[in-house]
Amino acid sequence: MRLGVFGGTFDPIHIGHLVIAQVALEEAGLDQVLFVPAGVNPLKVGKAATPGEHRLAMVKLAIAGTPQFAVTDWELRRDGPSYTALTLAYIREQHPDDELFLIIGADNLEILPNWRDVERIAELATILALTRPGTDLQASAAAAGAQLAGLRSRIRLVEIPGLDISSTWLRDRLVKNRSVAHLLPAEVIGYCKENKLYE
Ligand SMILES: Nc1ncnc2c1ncn2[C@@H]1O[C@H](COP(=O)(O)OP(=O)(O)OP(=O)(O)O)[C@@H](O)[C@H]1O
Ligand SMILES: O=C(O)c1ccc[n+]([C@@H]2O[C@H](COP(=O)([O-])O)[C@@H](O)[C@H]2O)c1
Repeated sequence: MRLGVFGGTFDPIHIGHLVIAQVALEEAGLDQVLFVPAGVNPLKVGKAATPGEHRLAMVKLAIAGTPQFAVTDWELRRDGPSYTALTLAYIREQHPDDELFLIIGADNLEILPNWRDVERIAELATILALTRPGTDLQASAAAAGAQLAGLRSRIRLVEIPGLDISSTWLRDRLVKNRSVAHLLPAEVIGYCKENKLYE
């Protein structure tokens, strides 16, 4: 199986996430995309996030209608920062015969050389990097390749018309009681209201 691995804080999950997962699935001929809500992003340690159980529940609601999408709570059950190299090694153990693809937006490609054990990440998975407005995808790939020999050949770029949407902007709209209709699945909006998230 060709398995996409899509880590994120997903606070909350939005259409920007769902669109890149769907395009990655099709462009790389993946059989499944596994969403991995982050426990603690290693670069955001100490920054408050919505409890993992809520972020996981919102991912479940968002992917419910898409049979090729799945989710694991593995990072949420572990203590300490959620290093992607560790997560990929765990997924490799669980799926020894699968080919792994790590899905990231261009903003993360730009900082990928700063991630822990990036050589190991590149050994374990092909990196599928997709357009994100605000970051030059091609330049980020070139810079990552220049910083680490061999990395560029493990990166595949997927260009899309970018969706300039972030969880930060959506949280801000929710706090101000502005509509987020069409930007998050309706079920996720309902979950936010029921659980008084982002008020
Ligand atoms: N609109 C988008 N277009 C392309 N990629 C995106 C988009 N939003 C998020 N991503 C990618 O999805 C992954 C998870 O992102 P994350 O959960 O941090 O969302 P975010 O919108 O960037 O959140 P925040 O605003 O809280 O930082 C990252 O690899 C990120 O680059
Ligand atoms: O392994 C690392 O060093 C590392 C550094 C920064 C981010 N990550 C992971 O990248 C994913 C996307 O992060 P974010 O903040 O954009 O949601 C998420 O799964 C993080 O745990 C991983």
